[in-house]
Amino acid sequence: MERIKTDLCIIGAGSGGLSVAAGAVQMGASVVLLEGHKMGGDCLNYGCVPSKALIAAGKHAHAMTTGAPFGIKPVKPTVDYAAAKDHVSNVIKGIEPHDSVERFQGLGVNVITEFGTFISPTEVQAGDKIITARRFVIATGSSPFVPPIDGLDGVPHFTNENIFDLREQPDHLIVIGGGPIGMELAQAHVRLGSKVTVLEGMKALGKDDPELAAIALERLRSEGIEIVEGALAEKITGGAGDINVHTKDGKTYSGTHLLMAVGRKPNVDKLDLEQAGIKPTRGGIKVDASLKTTNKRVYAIGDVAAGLQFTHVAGYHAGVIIKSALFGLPSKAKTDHIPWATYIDPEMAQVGLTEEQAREKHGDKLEVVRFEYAENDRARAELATTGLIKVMVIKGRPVGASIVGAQAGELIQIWALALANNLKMSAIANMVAPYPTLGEVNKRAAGAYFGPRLFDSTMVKRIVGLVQRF
Ligand SMILES: Cc1cc2nc3c(=O)[nH]c(=O)nc-3n(C[C@H](O)[C@H](O)[C@H](O)COP(=O)(O)OP(=O)(O)OC[C@H]3O[C@@H](n4cnc5c(N)ncnc54)[C@H](O)[C@@H]3O)c2cc1C
Ligand SMILES: NC(=O)c1ccc[n+]([C@@H]2O[C@H](COP(=O)([O-])OP(=O)(O)OC[C@H]3O[C@@H](n4cnc5c(N)ncnc54)[C@H](O)[C@@H]3O)[C@@H](O)[C@H]2O)c1
Repeated sequence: MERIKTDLCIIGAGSGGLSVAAGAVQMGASVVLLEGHKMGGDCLNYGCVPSKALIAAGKHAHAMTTGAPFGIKPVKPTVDYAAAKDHVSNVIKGIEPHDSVERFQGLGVNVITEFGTFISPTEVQAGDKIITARRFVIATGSSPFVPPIDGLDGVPHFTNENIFDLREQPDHLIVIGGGPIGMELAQAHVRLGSKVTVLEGMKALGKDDPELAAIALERLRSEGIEIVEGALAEKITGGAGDINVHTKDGKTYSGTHLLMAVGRKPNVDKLDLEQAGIKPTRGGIKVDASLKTTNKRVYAIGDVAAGLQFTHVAGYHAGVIIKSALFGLPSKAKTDHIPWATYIDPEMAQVGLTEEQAREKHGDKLEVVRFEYAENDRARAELATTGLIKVMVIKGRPVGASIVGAQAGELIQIWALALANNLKMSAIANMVAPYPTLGEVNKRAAGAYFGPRLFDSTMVKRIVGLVQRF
């Protein structure tokens, strides 16, 4: 056994682990990075990157069928599904060097391509090496949760870990789970020409504002996706090419291919956390506000840390722990300024509290301002008028924003800035937005907050009258 001593040992080279490694080594720490599978983790190999690449392919196919209102004759695209998958793997290949062993070794990180396992509270074994570190970072991510549904074992099915390798176009894809993974991949497939049925046990897009989700779901249905809510999959029968999903309400849905998208489970199996004195919970590893586990030498970040599961959260966590582990400074992770977006069309995006959450927390003090895309000139020009922004305001400051509509993921960023910096609504209203941009919906939402205060106020009218007289 080779023994290695280091300042920081990071377990897992996905979005979180790579961010810590790159930051820490460039600030002078000695860093060991362990990766037992693919550098880049879920986001690069099985998550954000391939899903967004497939969505982009679907978007092109869709544009070919929807040009009539612009005067462009619609054509039914000839889709080469395998070639679309080539596009997906080319995009991954293009990003891979950025996350590669070579790049990180070039930065000075000692990359060990083995799984790490705790053998004591201060030591991790990776292959034939034992690493002792001043601090450990668990950044092992999550994997698709495949529930113990009766019959599922005996029927071929996909998860996000192998659907991007599928090269034969599904005739009829059944997706179990109507969360972001299910809905993004459902729309990509329907646009590429597959028939798609989504079976959702509760409410599709259930983590988003229901009013906004309803707008998105209407569009998804209008594109031909069959979305069945309250359809809890209980039993699976059939075989390759002929799969039947039986739901709790006694119905049966049949298709040729099956995608499971019912949530995630934390990657803790290989860590032997007991040796480190850490107890995992069902959702992942419990951490305090500074992202430390019950073993104070060990941090947990990203998907494994029982919280929001997004690449940008893993990256944010990295910054939080670098401050604490390298500089010994107090550093806490917050969640109330974290945005997220779901890349269906129309896009959905959220930061801070939804209307329901804000009402629960602030009661009557809450003001909700709204602005419809239909009132935005650029949206009219682009025929992208399906959309709505809602901003939740308490005493002149936004505490949440929800957007459904074109480019919602881009538009939410100004509200993410506002929430992160505790800005007032006046900061948004004072901004001059270029015309005509979709971004004007943000300013108009702020305008909707100040409008009644300016235009419906007898006091304002009295002052204006007085000033004009003198
Ligand atoms: C289909 C899909 C689409 C998504 N789209 C988006 C999106 O658009 N935007 C977004 O923000 N998020 C998206 N996500 C979520 C995003 O992928 C994750 O939040 C992100 O990858 C989490 O990063 P992480 O570093 O915590 O874990 P990961 O990226 O999963 O990395 C963990 C790494 O640890 C390694 N590992 C595990 N155990 C060990 C061990 N014992 N020793 C050594 N290595 C180990 C794994 O092999 C893996 O490489 C998507 C996820 C999926 C599945
Ligand atoms: N755009 C993005 O940022 C993006 C995209 C994809 C995934 N992600 C991340 O990945 C995480 C996981 O996504 P997900 O969609 O797998 O999980 P999810 O938990 O968000 O949704 C899973 C859905 O499956 C349903 N379900 C569970 N069991 C079922 C059953 N037996 N029958 C029918 N429905 C059932 C649940 O009710 C739920 O609505 C997300 O929470 C998100 O953090 C992010």
